Amino acid sequence: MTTTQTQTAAELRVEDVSVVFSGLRALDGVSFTVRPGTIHAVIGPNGAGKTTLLNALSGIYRVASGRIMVDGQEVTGLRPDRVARRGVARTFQNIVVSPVESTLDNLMVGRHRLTRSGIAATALGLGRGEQRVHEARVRDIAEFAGLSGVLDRPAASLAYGDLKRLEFARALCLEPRLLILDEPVAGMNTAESAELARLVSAARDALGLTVVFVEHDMGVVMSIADRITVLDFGKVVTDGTPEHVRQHPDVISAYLGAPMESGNDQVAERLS
Ligand SMILES: Nc1ncnc2c1ncn2[C@@H]1O[C@H](COP(=O)(O)OP(=O)(O)OP(=O)(O)O)[C@@H](O)[C@H]1O
Repeated sequence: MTTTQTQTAAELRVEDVSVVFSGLRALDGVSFTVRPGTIHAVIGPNGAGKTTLLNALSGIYRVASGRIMVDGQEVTGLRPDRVARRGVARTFQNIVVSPVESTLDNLMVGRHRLTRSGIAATALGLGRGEQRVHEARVRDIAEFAGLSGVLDRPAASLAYGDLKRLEFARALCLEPRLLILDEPVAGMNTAESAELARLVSAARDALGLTVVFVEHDMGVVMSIADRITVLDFGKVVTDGTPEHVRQHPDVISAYLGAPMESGNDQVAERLS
């Protein structure tokens, strides 16, 4: 990116968090820490509680117990817009953009939320000059995300890969300190997935972000995650480096639903 914005990457601490849906413990005493400036993946089989965790982190779901701390400040129980004001942005599993608005306008929406948040308080009541500054920054982020060529097109006309990158870029437009991505490469082909994975890494490096993401594509997870938390049945199975996770017997058993047998090629393939 040509223009820079200095943000301090946030530390995230999840402390003994439980989320309960009519008796079902979708998250059961989940704890882990994400160090500032790292990329942290959350993986696990279907129904493990991954999306529930992201919804709890971003204030969409109320936690039954436990604490969520961003840079040592508690955000547990805050509404999503309040969590966003603490520098937390997220994308969703299903693409959420305004189909009739242009790519540029969709990105500017992310920006306007930022200006109202107080993070960029000087931008309140945008004058022409300020508007130009924001638009320049948005164009810069769009270029970084490979969207410069589609800025004037309605989002509805974009290819699927461009839409996924639009969601990612819109989250970046909020200048987050903690970026939460729910299945960022879902539905993408191999080349598109590799490109988005590269963008996530590059954004972390260029903007000094902390990234937490849920992803089923183990190739992407293993290639960009510094650490991985594995969930199953709402509990943490293990937490560690990709190498640690890849070899952990309980991870292999969680994915297969059966105790591990050494040298299991099917599991190795899924976790490679
Ligand atoms: N709003 C809800 N109301 C009731 N139950 C829910 C709700 N959201 C999630 N659950 C349940 O909580 C459990 C965890 O679901 P969650 O969607 O978090 O899993 P996941 O790991 O994200 O799965 P997937 O990989 O399939 O997206 C599941 O049993 C699910 O049915």
